[in-house]
Amino acid sequence: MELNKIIETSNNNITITDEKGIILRSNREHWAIYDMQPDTYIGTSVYQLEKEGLLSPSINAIVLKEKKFTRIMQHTRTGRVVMSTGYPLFNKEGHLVRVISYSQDQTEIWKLQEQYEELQRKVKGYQTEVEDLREKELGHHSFIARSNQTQQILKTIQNVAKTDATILFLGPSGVGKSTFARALHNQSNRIKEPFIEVNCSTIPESLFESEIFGYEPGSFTGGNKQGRQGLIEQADSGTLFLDEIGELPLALQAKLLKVLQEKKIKRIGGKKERLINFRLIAATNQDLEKMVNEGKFRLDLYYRLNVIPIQIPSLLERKEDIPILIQHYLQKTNDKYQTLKKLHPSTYEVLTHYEWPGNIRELENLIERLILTIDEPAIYPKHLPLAITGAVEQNEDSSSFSIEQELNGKQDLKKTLEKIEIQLIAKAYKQCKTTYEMADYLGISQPSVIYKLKKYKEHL
Ligand SMILES: Nc1ncnc2c1ncn2[C@@H]1O[C@H](COP(=O)(O)OP(=O)(O)OP(=O)(O)O)[C@@H](O)[C@H]1O
Repeated sequence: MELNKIIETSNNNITITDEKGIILRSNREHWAIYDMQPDTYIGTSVYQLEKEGLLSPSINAIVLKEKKFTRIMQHTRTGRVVMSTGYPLFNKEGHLVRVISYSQDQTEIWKLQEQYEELQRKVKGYQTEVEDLREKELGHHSFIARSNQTQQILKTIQNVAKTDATILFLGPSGVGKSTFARALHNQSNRIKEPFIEVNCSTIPESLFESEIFGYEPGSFTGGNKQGRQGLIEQADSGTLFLDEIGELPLALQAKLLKVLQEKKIKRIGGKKERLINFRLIAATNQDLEKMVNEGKFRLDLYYRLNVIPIQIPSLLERKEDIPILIQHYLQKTNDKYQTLKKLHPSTYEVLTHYEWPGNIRELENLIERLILTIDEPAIYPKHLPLAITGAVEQNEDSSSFSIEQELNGKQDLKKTLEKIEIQLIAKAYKQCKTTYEMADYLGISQPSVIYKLKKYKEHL
């Protein structure tokens, strides 16, 4: 009587079978999940129910076979997921006489679990995407620093990053001033705070104040009705990076100097002054000292910015970085467009000897353009813009002068040609992986390559 009540009122489906698998007791309502009418199960064999496909499999049948505690997950005909646990009961002689099983509908938990796992997968995907974007934006993984000069700059950045000193990056266009500025912010204590980049050359003079200082509602014709936070305010607690500072008109230089000194801003149309805490980094490709002498740049602003100047050399001054930058951008662009383009060794040779007046930006853009516009799998010198091949040829022409010098002024054609040949063979030998590649590079047959390698072996 009590046992019946316990079984009837249990939240779990309790089923007791005898040693033959005949259901002796069970609670009624739970059978609905198996798509079975109440009252039809008592006295029925679990083997029969299995045969009819109503239980697949039956936990009691498994325990009868295994004779030990067992737990399984069942998928019912009604699409439910049920966790069933079965226990064997033995008599004094050790014979299995009963099986008690508990079944619990886990469909909702199962669904939640699946949703949770799906969400976890999505979050992981988004995380990777965000990390990728962040890395790209911060230039982390793509930071090439092979030459001593770049290594030295990185060291200096490391030394000054944790201070609040103002840094002025100097150097020609496209050398990586903005990239270094970000790297510096990333190594500073402000890394979690905003890095606000202001390109002083692109903000129109008429909008400069509203962009920099922000404005209160209604104070500015054509402005946002709610007013707007200025760039300096956005940099609060973080880093304010003033790029192309040399482009700032004199009138605005005075206004900027005031805010840099006081670190206070008042929005246009506002009454309240706000204290802003930011670290200042500036960059320019202009000669600020010369501009000061010419009266184009304020001396006081120059002093304010020129606390720790860091000069970034052009690629021409750090040639060691060129080959690795070429390889890096080739790989990066191939990954970006899912291509497998290669540079023929002779193209690589031309590119490593080019002076790159537009520096890393020019190199990056050229490689992207080549990968996108050349249909062939390998990029040859004939695919390069004339400006590049022409410039490199001219350089090489001037270097041939040294051969003449080496020959002490004697015009010995045979020796001169031999010297040039040795130089070319040595170059090809260094750059090519096989004699076939060398033959292609030099425009001669492969047996000729073998012959010449033998002939000049002591020069290689
Ligand atoms: N060390 C480096 N390794 C790899 N890529 C770099 C490196 N430095 C800069 N770059 C890349 O070169 C390009 C130009 O860099 P950046 O914009 O920082 O130059 P910049 O000196 O600030 O140019 P500008 O004076 O025109 O503003 C960017 O695409 C940047 O990712």
